[in-house]
Amino acid sequence: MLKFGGTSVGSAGNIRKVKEIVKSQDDDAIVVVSALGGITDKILNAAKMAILGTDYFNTELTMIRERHEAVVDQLFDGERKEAVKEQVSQLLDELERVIVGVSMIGELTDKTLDKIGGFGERLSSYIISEFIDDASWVDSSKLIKTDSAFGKAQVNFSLTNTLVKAALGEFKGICIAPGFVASNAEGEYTTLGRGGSDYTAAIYAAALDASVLEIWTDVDGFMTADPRVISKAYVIESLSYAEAMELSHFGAKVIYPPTILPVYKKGIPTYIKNTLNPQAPGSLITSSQANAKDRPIKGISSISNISLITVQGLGMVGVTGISMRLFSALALQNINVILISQASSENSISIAVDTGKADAAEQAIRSEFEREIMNGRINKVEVENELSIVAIVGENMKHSTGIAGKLFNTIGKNGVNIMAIAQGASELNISWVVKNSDLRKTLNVVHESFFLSENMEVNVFLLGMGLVGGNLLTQIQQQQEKLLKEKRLKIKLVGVANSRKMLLDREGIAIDGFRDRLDAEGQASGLKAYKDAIIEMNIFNSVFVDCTASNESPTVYADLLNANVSIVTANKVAASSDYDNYRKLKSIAKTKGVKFLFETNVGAGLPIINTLNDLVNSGDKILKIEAVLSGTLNYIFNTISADVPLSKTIQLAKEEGYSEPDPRIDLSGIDVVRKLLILVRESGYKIEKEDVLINKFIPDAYFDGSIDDFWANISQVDADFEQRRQRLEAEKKCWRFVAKYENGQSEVGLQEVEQGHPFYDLQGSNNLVMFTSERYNEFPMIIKGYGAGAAVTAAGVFADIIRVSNI
Ligand SMILES: NC(=O)C1=CN([C@@H]2O[C@H](COP(=O)(O)OP(=O)(O)OC[C@H]3O[C@@H](n4cnc5c(N)ncnc54)[C@H](O)[C@@H]3O)[C@@H](O)[C@H]2O)C=CC1
Ligand SMILES: N[C@@H](CC=O)C(=O)O
Repeated sequence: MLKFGGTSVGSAGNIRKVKEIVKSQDDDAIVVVSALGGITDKILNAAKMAILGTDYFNTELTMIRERHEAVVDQLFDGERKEAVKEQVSQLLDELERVIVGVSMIGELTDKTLDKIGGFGERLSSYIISEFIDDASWVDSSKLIKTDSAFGKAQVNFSLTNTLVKAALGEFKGICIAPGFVASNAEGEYTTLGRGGSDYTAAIYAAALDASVLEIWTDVDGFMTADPRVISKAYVIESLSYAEAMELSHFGAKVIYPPTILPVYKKGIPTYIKNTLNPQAPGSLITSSQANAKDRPIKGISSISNISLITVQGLGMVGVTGISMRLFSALALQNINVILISQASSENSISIAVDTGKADAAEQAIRSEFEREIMNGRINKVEVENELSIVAIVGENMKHSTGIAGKLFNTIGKNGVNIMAIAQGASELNISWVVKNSDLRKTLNVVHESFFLSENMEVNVFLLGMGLVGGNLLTQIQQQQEKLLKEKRLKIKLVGVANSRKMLLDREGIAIDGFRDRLDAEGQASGLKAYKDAIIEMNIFNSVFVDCTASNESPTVYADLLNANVSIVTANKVAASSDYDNYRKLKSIAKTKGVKFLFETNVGAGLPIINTLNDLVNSGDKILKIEAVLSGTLNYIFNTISADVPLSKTIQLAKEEGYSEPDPRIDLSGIDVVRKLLILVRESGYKIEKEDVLINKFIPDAYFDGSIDDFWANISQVDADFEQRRQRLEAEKKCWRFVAKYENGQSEVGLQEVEQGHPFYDLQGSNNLVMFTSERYNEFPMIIKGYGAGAAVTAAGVFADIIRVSNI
């Protein structure tokens, strides 16, 4: 049993492919076909135009005629062509007569719609039966018998099975049959619902005990999700009937849902295959039980544009018959309920319906419960629009614990609000309602978190592409492939911005040549514009990476965290700002389940903050911090010599990429104050920058003017420093700019350190932090290493980005 859909028979080229597939069958075959793609819509549109009194129906009819004639012209030659054309023309004349009749009478009933709705299948099946040599043709409308519910008739299976068996039970060869069409007891045309050709094929297959049903369509099979939304969606090799039914019911338009039942009852294996790619294995639907090795969920599907109607009232609690009245009222209006969710307290019930039916549903409910609404037993009938239902489906869910927990945790962390949830006791399906605007993000998050996707994805929005930002991109580029291969982690750059321009691309920005692309395609930037664009994009697993030294960029952190975008920052301004702001950012991140990470704020790539967090989280108490925290200053005091004066060392520190973009921030001690503040705060103490005593070693006057004034004048301190340096050298001491916290007292300043002190041998731009804690008491914990430099800092930022992904 084979069935070919509208695209499969949509052109002469495709019909040739159908012929090849049919001819390659070893067995006898019944072949059900749909109308040429788009034709049924045109026929129904012509009828609607006719009833509206517009002549446009003639245009539609002409297009329908021309399309069929063109196909016949391309498939046939000579006399055969003329004969087929003549027959096609007669069918089209008949269609035209009915539609002209509709326009004249001004009436279009469901019965008439059923009469004309099946013309597409009658035409296509006739053409194909003529095109495939030796094929015969059978009229499905004579064999498939239904009730008279025009538009979506119910099949009379016992009569249908008898008729099908009688007509085709002993059939040998190839027989082409129109899908979709049926008839009632009076012999009037009925139809099986849009997509009904699949159903026709399943009815034939079940009646004839076919060995297999093949549904040939234009996709390679059931996909794990809609590939237009999830580029990583892939074909599901095998599904159970129940899984296929659930997925197709919830929007996976691969197969018409009623199709499953007849084949399920007879246990007929059903393939979904691609006419345009016949070699692909397709999806196999069978009764086989879920394999314990299968993933817990097979696929995700969704339906957009639904409305959620919530009926609420304390007067509903414990009252029998409320649900019955609610659903009867809706059934009377022919309104299909897609999802039901009821609180166990029984004081509210939410139902999801197609938005087109929402007004009618609300009215039906209000009129059914008029009395209860009047007397306040029901106080709310609320309709929310622009929503979508998402469903995950998989037989294996019942063997796996924690699916719902993981599902809703992941969705919540991405800032998607769930408005209603439903799960059947069979545990085959969990469905929930989200806003239409959150649908794409939800599908991505769920697809990824259940490892339906091959890779976990982190979407990076970068701000600042100077030394650290530039190095970060190089490192990501170098490491991308390895992370993908070994950790299944995809770091995707989706936004870049400098102070002039921003470029955002959901599909990803290639790091190679991104600067040219930013110049050519970038829009005018600004922190607010960039932040708004990021929030507007609403991408899952997003992280904003701040590689600037800007005082303003931290002002957008709260909004981003509130929008469930994680923050990774090399910029120390936020974590060293007012204590209340620092706490606020941490608390938003915690509430929203996203990350606010700033490991590089102290000691660049050294694991200082994470270590401190581990100590504190495991119950240790920090008693004292002593540290050399400035790479720039340590470099300066290690480099200064008789030949290299202080001013020159500052220049060198800048060239080496150790200093802040404005080195006065390092020289004034502000950078070290910021770092000490962060360490003390992360140790669990409240501290403001005013609480830190700063012992400066360069007079304030050098920091007051512009940066140019600073560079012009700083050499004035060289002579004095050289004198001091000589004395220090004679005393076998060295300078270290030390930060210290103990007993609530904090200070930073230049110290003369003697040989033997842990700080004495600290080379180059290295940093060293000593934590004295209750546990690390007699021998403090020491962390030491490069404390500045673009590469190590970028590596620390990179590590924080990876931490966001939780791999
Ligand atoms: N260099 C180092 O060793 C370390 C640096 N850091 C921090 O890393 C950050 C970046 O430092 P570098 O890369 O050395 O500085 P940089 O000056 O080389 O790069 C900063 C970039 O940010 C851009 N920028 C500034 N304000 C901006 C805004 N509002 N919007 C967009 N772009 C903006 C600048 O144009 C520049 O390209 C600083 O906050 C620094 O404190 C942290 C640890 C170590
Ligand atoms: N300018 C800083 C860079 C690291 O934070 C330093 O010199 O330590």
